[in-house]
Amino acid sequence: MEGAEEERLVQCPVCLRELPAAHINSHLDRCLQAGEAEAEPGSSPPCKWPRLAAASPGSQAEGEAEDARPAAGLPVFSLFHKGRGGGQSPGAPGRRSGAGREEAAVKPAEGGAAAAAPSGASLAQKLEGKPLAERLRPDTLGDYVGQERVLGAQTLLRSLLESHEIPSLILWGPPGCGKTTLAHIIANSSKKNGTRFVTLSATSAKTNDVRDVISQAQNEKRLFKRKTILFIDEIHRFNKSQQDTFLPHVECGTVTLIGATTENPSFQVNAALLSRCRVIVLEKLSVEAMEAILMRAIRSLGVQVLGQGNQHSSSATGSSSESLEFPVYIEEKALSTLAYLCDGDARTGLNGLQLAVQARVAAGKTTPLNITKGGSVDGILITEEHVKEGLQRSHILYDRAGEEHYNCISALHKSMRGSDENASLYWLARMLEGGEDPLYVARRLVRFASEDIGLADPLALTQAVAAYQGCHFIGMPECEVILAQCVVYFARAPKSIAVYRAYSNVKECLRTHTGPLPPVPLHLRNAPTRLMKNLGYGKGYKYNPMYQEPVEQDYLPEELKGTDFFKERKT
Ligand SMILES: Nc1ncnc2c1ncn2[C@@H]1O[C@H](COP(=O)(O)OP(=O)(O)OP(=O)(O)O)[C@@H](O)[C@H]1O
Ligand SMILES: [Zn+2]
Repeated sequence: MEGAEEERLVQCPVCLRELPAAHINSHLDRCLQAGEAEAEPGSSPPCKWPRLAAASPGSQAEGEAEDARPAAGLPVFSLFHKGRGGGQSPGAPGRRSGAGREEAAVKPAEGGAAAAAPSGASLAQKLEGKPLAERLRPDTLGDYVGQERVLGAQTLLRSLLESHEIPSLILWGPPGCGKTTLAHIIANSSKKNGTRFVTLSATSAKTNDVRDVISQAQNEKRLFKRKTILFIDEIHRFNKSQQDTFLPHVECGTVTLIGATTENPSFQVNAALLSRCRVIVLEKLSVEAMEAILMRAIRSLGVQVLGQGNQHSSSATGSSSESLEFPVYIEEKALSTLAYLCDGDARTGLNGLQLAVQARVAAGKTTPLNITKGGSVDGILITEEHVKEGLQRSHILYDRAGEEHYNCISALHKSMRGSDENASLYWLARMLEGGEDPLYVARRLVRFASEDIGLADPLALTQAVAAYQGCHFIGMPECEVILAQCVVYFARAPKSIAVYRAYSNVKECLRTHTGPLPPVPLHLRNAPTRLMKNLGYGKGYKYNPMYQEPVEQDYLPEELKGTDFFKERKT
């Protein structure tokens, strides 16, 4: 009987691991002090979450485990936010007052001990080769930041992952939120128990590639009892019949499918396939999560963060050859701005940081920095402005389809506007043949229908929306003719920007308004209660259907009386 009790498995409430009941108490003690558990030979592995930092043997640099923790409650964060001044956006001026030089001048770059910042030369070397975002792609859940709603402790997905029971998944989320990274982490952990992991990108893979993967998976399963996980990036780019290819094999368990998509899977993924996958909705990374990711990058590079208390003269001095020997610093404000501006896209954020650092190091200008009580030290400083420039360049350089993508869509837009149907078709084909997402083009057409054709042909909007849906239904290559039809329709259509311009004028009017906005005129207000009626709400309103003749009545606020937004505004 006692033996049976020993065998019974119970779940640790902290790390959700299954353990023999007899060991649960001792495990719990260790689990609650995760660090110790690691040291104990033969003990079950310590919790990776939420105190994952103590247990990330795989992390690269010293002190990295410290950095890799998710945002919540980190000491580094309390520092990070200090200069932010409450809920201000990073664009708003931060505290610059007498916070003083004494107060944490430079934050230690590596787990507590203030290490010297690396010189520009060594940093330049570190940044060569693989992009920073790629190099910092986490290998373990411990380093995966944010997404607590689907991956936090006690979530279904987390316990499935920890028990290595990977169901078929569709990861749906905006660009750079960590879909590929999550698949990569799953791959890493499933390799340990012999599972194969195969990656395909729907942008380049053909149906035959999928067939090959599947027949190999069948062999592996039959001969070696090995499971296969198939990761398909941008699964929405496969049309429905291509998606059908996996269906029977996902169903019978030959392959476990992990698909990643930025598009709503209920439109983009075959319904039968969808019903066999768990859809995991990943969110845009929060500003705090982005800060955690950027901090980790900063620390892996060894760049030091300069708090708001440190004054530095704005003039840059120094010559390029020697300045490479100087240490590199980044303003705290620059980091928080970057975290905010990259809009939850970690790839963009990390690329922006990398470009800013590289550009500054290459420019080799040093700045005297007041970081010690005594005097100033020369260093290469990265400011908010540099980070913004880096971000801008990152948008151009790393855009999925490159700059061409924007050039071609711009050429298409202008050709349609200029009613040149031949040029319009040419630019459309350039994009589609170059692998552009048809839905991206379709979305631009919807915009064009209102911006450039507008009320000159209100049916244009219907055409564009229909074209978008048509592309949804049948995918490439069949959908190309739908887009072609729409593009020619648009090139031939009459054009009117009256509504577009009038609306811009209204926005301009709101933007340039000074003082409080005018109140809604009383006669236009509803008066659902007696009190409101007594206050004059609705008083004097003329209900148009009651009048035979056109009604004389003002609908704009008093001060805007008679404004015509359809006339060109003089600003
Ligand atoms: N949750 C995260 N925690 C830590 N780093 C992350 C996270 N998400 C993204 N990153 C970083 O951003 C980079 C890009 O992320 P990833 O490739 O996972 O994005 P994605 O969601 O697959 O985007 P896309 O749809 O554009 O392919 C990664 O290499 C990694 O460095
Ligand atoms: Zn535990």
